[in-house]
Amino acid sequence: MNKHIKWILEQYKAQKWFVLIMVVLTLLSSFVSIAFPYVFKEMLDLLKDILQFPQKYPEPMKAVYRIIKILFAIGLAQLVTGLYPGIRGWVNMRFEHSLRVLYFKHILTKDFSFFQKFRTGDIVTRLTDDLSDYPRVSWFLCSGIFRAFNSFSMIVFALVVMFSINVKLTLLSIAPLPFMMLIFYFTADKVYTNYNRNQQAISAINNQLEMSFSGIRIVKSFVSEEKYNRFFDIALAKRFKTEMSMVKLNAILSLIWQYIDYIAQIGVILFGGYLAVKGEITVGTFFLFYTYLSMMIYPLIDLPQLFVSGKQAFVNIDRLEEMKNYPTLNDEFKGHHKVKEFSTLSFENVSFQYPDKPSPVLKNVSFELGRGEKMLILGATGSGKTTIANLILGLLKANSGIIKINGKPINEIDIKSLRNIVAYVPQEPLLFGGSVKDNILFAVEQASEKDYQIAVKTSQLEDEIASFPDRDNTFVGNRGLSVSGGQKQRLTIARALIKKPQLLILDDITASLDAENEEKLWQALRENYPDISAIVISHRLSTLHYVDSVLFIDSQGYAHKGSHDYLVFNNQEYHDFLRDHLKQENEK
Ligand SMILES: Nc1ncnc2c1ncn2[C@@H]1O[C@H](COP(=O)(O)OP(=O)(O)OP(=O)(O)O)[C@@H](O)[C@H]1O
Repeated sequence: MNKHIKWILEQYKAQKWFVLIMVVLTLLSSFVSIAFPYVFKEMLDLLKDILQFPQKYPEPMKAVYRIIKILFAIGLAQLVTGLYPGIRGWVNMRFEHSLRVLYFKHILTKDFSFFQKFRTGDIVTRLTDDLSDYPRVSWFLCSGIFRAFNSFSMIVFALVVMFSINVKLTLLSIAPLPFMMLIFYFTADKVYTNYNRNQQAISAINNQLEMSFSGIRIVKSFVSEEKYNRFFDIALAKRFKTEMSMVKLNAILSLIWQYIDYIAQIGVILFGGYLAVKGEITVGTFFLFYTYLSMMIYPLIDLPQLFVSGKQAFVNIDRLEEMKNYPTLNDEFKGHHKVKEFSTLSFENVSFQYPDKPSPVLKNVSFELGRGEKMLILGATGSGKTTIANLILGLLKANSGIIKINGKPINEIDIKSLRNIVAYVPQEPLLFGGSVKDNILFAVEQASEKDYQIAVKTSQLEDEIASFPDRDNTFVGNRGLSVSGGQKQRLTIARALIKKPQLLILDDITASLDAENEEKLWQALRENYPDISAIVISHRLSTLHYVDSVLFIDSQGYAHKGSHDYLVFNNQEYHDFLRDHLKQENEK
């Protein structure tokens, strides 16, 4: 089965009751629309008959009343189907909502490589623009398809009636259909390509906007406003071009449909009129054909147009599915073993290479971290320290070697249970829109006031929060713009600690703490979280005072673990690294 049809059927299955209601309402609406002129025709013919042959109708008003009653019933039914377009709009919105939730859920399961491939603006475009309004996919799923179904069923009902009355006149009425299909067949690919280009241009604009506004401080500090204006102009010009080529093609196509149909209408008027004059059809029948044809103009134009919007919706479906099907590491971490208590972490000959890099970052890395142990990872910039943290969290997967938690290979472990006992403080702290407290409590369903206060105190935030205008109810802005870089990072430390993690990973938090605060942090950590194991990535040598061991990554990507004293005396590169580092620190 065609992949788009399969996709549509899946969505219908998920909303089966609404789809069923739509089918019933559509058929009812088509039936009523077609029945009304038919009853009218019957009335015309009856009136003509009564006038021509009064002797056949001893009580003529009885027959007229019967028809008027039927007309009333159909009129009432038309009231119900009057609501039909509104109900279609409502079901469109249901599809839009459920699809957005569905794809958002999938995106949350993705890893780094996904976010490297899809820029934020692009993802936002796919989740918003691709999903809503005419002729996007959720519109197509209900209004698009059911309008086509409505048009189609009206045409079928009308044809059944027309064929049963006069075959020749009916054939003349539907003569334009094959031409329309042929034109659609030859233009479908062009429609798809144009529309795809346009959606890509919209994504490019949104990426541009996201980059400019999220990096507004950098834009301003480098006085790059003009440059960004130029970039934006270029992106807009591209969209204008793609949009125009779509508009042009759509305008030409709808003009063609209209002309084909007008010609058919003229043909029916001439031929139908001729048959009526000759007496081969009644006046009622001529009225019926003429009414049906003018009723069918819209569905006849609409049907091929809906094929066009279908092609466009298929682009949206492909763009959404491309995100959903992008491979994620979670597909590879499917273990079921749940970790509750952390006892050991070990790397056994682990090597890792980023796909787009010529050589591995880490080579045969082996080390073990025990419960309660605090280990500092040292190494030059870009030596692979953050990569180790990402491997532990299952955000990256080793190319060779085994990572074990409590002696179990990481791919046998339920990765969520592992992430529940580990807390990671990233190098680049990210705050969400909300209060200080919201941000700290982000990682937990609920926490006691005592745990909250301990996390705040340990992160050395207590005094600062007390100085905020609304204390911990102070709003920190969408990306935490109203707090300093250091405060931001300490907030993310508190967010990590409130989880009461058993393994804490601090990735280069030196920017947020001066030497005095760093000492206080370690002291508080030992007091308040005595059993916690920690991996600290740091460029500051003073951190050596607070840890039990060091993992040094050398310039070749090999790792060496030991106490600081051991490494100083047994590893020349470590010795030289510290010496150079100390020199740099003293020069600052
Ligand atoms: N997603 C990625 N794709 C490709 N290469 C990457 C990716 N992330 C990191 N790298 C590269 O891998 C190497 C190690 O990066 P990593 O961030 O682990 O280093 P680091 O030791 O933490 O650096 P720093 O001290 O600057 O924080 C670097 O050369 C970096 O450019």
